[in-house]
Amino acid sequence: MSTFGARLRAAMDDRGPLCPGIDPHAGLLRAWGLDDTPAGLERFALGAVEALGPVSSSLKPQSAFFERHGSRGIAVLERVLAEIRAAGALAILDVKRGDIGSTAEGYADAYLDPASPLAADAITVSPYLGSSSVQPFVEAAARHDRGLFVLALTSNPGAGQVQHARAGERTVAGTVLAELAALNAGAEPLGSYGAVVGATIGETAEDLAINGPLLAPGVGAQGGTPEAVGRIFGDQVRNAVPSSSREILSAGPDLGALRDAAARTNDAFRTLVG
Ligand SMILES: O=C(O)c1cc(=O)[nH]c(=O)n1[C@@H]1O[C@H](COP(=O)(O)O)[C@@H](O)[C@H]1O
Repeated sequence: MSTFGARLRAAMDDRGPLCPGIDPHAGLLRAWGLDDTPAGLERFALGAVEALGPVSSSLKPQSAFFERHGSRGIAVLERVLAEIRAAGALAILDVKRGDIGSTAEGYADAYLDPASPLAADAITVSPYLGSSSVQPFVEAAARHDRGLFVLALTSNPGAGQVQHARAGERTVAGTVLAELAALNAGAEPLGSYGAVVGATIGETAEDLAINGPLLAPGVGAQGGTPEAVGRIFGDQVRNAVPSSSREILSAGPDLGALRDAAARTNDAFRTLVG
């Protein structure tokens, strides 16, 4: 199997960069006429994958909205991951994991080992326990041709409190980005170790040239736009993976309308990349 970075590059070139997020909020289930139950969750999430999977390079289910339904919710997440793969899209599971090394190995086995029922093509990882806590994820990703998206400059308003703090010569975010650049050095056509850089952060002085994918959540409901993504990423925009959840999902329950909403956003980003 080719590396995650190579698979993502090929998929983005083929289908466009947009990564719709699958965030089955209780309010969205109700808006789709569904109950906030495991059965409602299943209808919602599998409907979203049916509409968006065949036309998207990647999809990003958010684990919290499945976990809140307990074991039946996790069973739905397993099916969602399998259906994303069957639709020819890459599954980026948003779990934002980070822990001491020995526990991180457990999380890496759960999400990156293809033998696991919850295996995804890539996961989101929090680096705020330090580089050694990310290392087990890096090793598992390399072993299994999977990818990571490590939180660098997140979209939430309070993110700067930690991420802009200075750590020696660099900011904390700058340190994360530099370590990712080192991991991706020489990888072609794209490294597998991505960063999360929110679509709402405004301009940044950080060096985003990490030779890896740059997941940009915050498009739509949080105010991020294609123009803003263009400004943030500059000459790295071709590696940006813009992501939007609530704005696209609220176009349902009609699956055609959902697909059209995603296509409009995807086209706007395709135009940006040129
Ligand atoms: O890692 C993420 O996906 C993420 C990072 C970040 O900086 N900001 C952010 O919003 N996210 C996730 O992206 C999704 C955004 O959802 P919407 O605001 O509905 O488009 C949510 O699942 C968030 O948890």
